[in-house]
Amino acid sequence: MSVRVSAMSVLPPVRRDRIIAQLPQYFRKEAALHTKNDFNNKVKTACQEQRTGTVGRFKISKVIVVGDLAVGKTCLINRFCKDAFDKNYKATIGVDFEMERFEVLGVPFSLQLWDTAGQERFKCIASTYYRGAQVVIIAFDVNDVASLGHVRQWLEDALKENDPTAVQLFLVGTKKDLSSPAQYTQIEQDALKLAQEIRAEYWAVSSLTGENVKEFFFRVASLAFETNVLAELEKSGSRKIGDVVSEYPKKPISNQNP
Ligand SMILES: Nc1nc2c(ncn2[C@@H]2O[C@H](COP(=O)(O)OP(=O)(O)OP(=O)(O)O)[C@@H](O)[C@H]2O)c(=O)[nH]1
Ligand SMILES: [Mg+2]
Repeated sequence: MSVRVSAMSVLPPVRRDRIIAQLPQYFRKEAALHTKNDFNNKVKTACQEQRTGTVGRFKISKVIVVGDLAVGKTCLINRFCKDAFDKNYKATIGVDFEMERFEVLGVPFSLQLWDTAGQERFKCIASTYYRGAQVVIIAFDVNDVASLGHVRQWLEDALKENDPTAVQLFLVGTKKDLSSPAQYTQIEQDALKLAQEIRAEYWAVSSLTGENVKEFFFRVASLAFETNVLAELEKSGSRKIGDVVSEYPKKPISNQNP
């Protein structure tokens, strides 16, 4: 008699605060990847059947976080993954990597988070890790207009290595705690406009206070998961699935005019 132990069964259970049962909402309606209140019905049904059925497939999405040096990419990931914040700047050299496990609609799902270097001299190493990303997060500092201005360049670099039509894009303003409401409102106008142009979902966060950090990653995990399951359903034969996850029309998002 043989005993089969799957990779899943040897992993500890998913943390209780990583369980997603409902679709987390967008941050700003004007710049959301979609504005539906709930997960796609086909996705919900598929997950339900999987739970009661025999196989639960382990799913994983690669996420890259890019953006100017010192905008707070590492702090954002550390706040979410370790609930820690370091006020001292330590540049990322090349890349760092974190794996974060979730359970979405009862199905195990992981984000492979690649924290890349913003410093010019490390960019070359970092960019070799861009390939195969399903999600691209471009971070800018809401207190630094120049970092917002560099977003298109980061996007272009990230999309060089990936299929522009397949990537889910997020634009994240960091260090919200450092800006006054008036200053913030001003830069948000520009950020929303840019997000719409590049078809990104916009968020603003603070890794110092933790504001919106968990909400943001839950949203990323949920939309990546939803897209994956839909793609899988489509592949497995139900060709009728016409529900496109993104409400933005499907066309390449590279080569936009500035
Ligand atoms: N007040 C405040 N400071 C922050 C926040 N996030 C990051 N910082 C600070 O900004 C500096 C840079 O943060 P990092 O996360 O290391 O920046 P990075 O984008 O990873 O930088 P590179 O790795 O060089 O690309 C550090 O001194 C952080 O403490 C925030 O939300 N609020
Ligand atoms: Mg870093």
